[in-house]
Amino acid sequence: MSKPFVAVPADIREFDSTTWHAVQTQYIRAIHKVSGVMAMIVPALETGNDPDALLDRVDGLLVSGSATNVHPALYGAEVRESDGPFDPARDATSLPLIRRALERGIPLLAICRGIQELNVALGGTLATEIQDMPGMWDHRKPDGVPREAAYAIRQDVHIKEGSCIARYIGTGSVQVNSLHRQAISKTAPRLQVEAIAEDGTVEAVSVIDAKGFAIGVQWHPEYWAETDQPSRKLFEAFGDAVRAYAAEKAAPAQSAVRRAMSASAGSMAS
Ligand SMILES: N[C@@H](CCC(=O)NCCCC(=O)O)C(=O)O
Repeated sequence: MSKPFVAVPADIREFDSTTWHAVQTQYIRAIHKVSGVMAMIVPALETGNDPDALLDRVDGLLVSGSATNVHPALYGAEVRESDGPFDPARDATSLPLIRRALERGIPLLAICRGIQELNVALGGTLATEIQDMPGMWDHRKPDGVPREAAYAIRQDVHIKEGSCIARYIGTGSVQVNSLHRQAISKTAPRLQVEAIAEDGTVEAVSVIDAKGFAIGVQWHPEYWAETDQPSRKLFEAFGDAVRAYAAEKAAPAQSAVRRAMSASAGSMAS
């Protein structure tokens, strides 16, 4: 069987005097090197998306992090330019893909902005500038430091007993990185909180009654997926789920081919 594909919705980025559809290389590297499957970057379109046309052709969905924020109008919040930068094309692409992938049982891994999109897609809300709230830590990406320092593993999260993610990374305290200024406020009804930080920030969720692998994390397991064990185990589990989905999807076609070949062999023998 050829390697399965994982769709990764792009961000809209402006540089070199033009507009790009872009995904940071750390996600592509983790998908290829640790999950062991192929990544397919999906253009971010404000209109003209066809989630089923794309999902017919892939075996998983990874929704990545981004410095942009989900537009507040999508979860009924007041729109303040200070809550930007926004990426409406990314929102218009990823939210329908998340909903449809869940309906179809296509494995989903949502990371940082991705867990926030998952929550909004299923009816939840987000809090912004959480570091300014009483008792909350500063979860933001450290400024003015090398990228590896910005993504340094520096925060304890508590993985809940009996959670889905605990099957892959165990329960209790796990060290993760942290690069966000928003977080889940009202958890969507279909989401189960799986991990929290010591200040109460929701750090991981799973989709209740999901047909397949459906996990969101607020941290960035992709960045150290080759060297950090909890990160590696999460991406390995995602790869296993993607391969299982692809095999199940191929099974009817393969059995049809076997039936046709057996019928053809029978007719030749007679
Ligand atoms: N913008 C949201 C989500 C944060 C997020 O995805 N961070 C990734 C940082 C990407 C980078 O700058 O390298 C928030 O701030 O909560």
